Amino acid sequence: MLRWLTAGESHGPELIAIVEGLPAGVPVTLESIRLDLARRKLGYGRGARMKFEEDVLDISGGVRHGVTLGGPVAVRIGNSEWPKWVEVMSAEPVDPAKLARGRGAALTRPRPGHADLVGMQKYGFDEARPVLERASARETAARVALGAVARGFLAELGITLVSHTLSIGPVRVPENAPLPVSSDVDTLDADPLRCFDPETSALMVAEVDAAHKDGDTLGGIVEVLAYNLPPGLGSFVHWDRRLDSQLAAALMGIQAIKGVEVGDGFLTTTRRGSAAHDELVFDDGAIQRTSDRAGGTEGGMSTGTVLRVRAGMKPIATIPHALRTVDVATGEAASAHHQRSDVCAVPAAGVVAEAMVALVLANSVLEKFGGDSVAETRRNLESYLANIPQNLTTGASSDATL
Ligand SMILES: Cc1cc2nc3c(=O)[nH]c(=O)nc-3n(C[C@H](O)[C@H](O)[C@H](O)COP(=O)(O)O)c2cc1C
Ligand SMILES: C=C(O[C@@H]1CC(C(=O)O)=C[C@@H](OP(=O)(O)O)[C@H]1O)C(=O)O
Repeated sequence: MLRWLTAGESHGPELIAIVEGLPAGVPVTLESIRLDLARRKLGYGRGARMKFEEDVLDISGGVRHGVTLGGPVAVRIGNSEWPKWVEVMSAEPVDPAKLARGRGAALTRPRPGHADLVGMQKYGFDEARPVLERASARETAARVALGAVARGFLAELGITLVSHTLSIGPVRVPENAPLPVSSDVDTLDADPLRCFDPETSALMVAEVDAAHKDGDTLGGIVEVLAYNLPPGLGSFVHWDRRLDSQLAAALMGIQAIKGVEVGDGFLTTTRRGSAAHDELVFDDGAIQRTSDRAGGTEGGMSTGTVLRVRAGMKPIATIPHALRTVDVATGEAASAHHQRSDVCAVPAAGVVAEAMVALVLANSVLEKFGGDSVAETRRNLESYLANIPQNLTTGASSDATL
């Protein structure tokens, strides 16, 4: 079983992340994690902070000479902006008079749509700073670092992941547009919105510009694809062992994600059964599915075809043209606090979603195949595949077959 945890505040000295349960022999380098951290910062519409803040990465444990040792893998991501926040975020007590102005001033005008107000109620704070510091999606950098490690493990078994942007606000990639495969990652990362359809991407850029001009923000939908999964990850035998329920929980656990779909998702509910499922035919020496409406799971298990999951993100809650709120210090009507923010962080959310899917899949692989070394996991996987009876064998879903 894989367990993972993150700690750290948005403007604290660093984020810390630990993943426990990976076998020995997974290739991990600073560079492989840095690449994913850099990808998380991409995207047209990201705010000023992404431009000046650096992720200062360090591997603190679990890795030696570029491979995992089998123990917990721990990473630290330093915030290069920390010197500006030392007093505001000091772990030691600070004279309140020193905090009264500037960055330390009490945030008493909670933003509708963010964690500010309920966080104050729940944890007994009289301002939003202690809430937003942990509610902030800065924390997703830590999850992406762990996701990079999980991805390295999956890659050793030939499993690859790709994410892309399906929609920004009302602008959406046409139905049946081609799906990206792993060799398209560089093309996707070079696109301003990590959208695989250049024409739609141009419309998305215009949509972000329009929202920015109006002092507004946008949400959207991202899709994560996983190729070359074996059939049988997850299980139908209990609700919390279903692969789709684990994926949904992991994706909904990302800040601002409000909906998850597997395969054609809600669209499937509008179809008749005869047009909703993936028929089975015998071809090329194996059972093949004639379509991929289910998105790679049946009965809470991977089918062995491409896994396709989507996450819908609500628009950013820190809005330049700020929403109405109440100043909780005075009880007076006010505008929600705003200093700076992303106009749209959907492309970044795609990279975070990829990391969460990688962690869930790595966990499912280990649950089914075990192994204290990558070589042992691989042997177990190969033996399982080789022992599926000929009459039950299904077609593979590698990049090449799509
Ligand atoms: C990658 C990413 C970046 C985000 N950037 C911002 C931001 O700049 N400003 C903001 O108000 N919310 C931002 N959010 C969303 C907030 O973190 C989120 O709205 C807040 O946690 C409340 O959402 P919830 O109700 O889903 O928890 C971002 C989310 C993600 C995933
Ligand atoms: C720092 C990151 O995202 C932040 C997520 C975020 C929020 O409210 O979620 C608010 C913004 O931070 P600030 O209010 O300090 O400008 C984003 O920049 C990051 O992704 O690394």
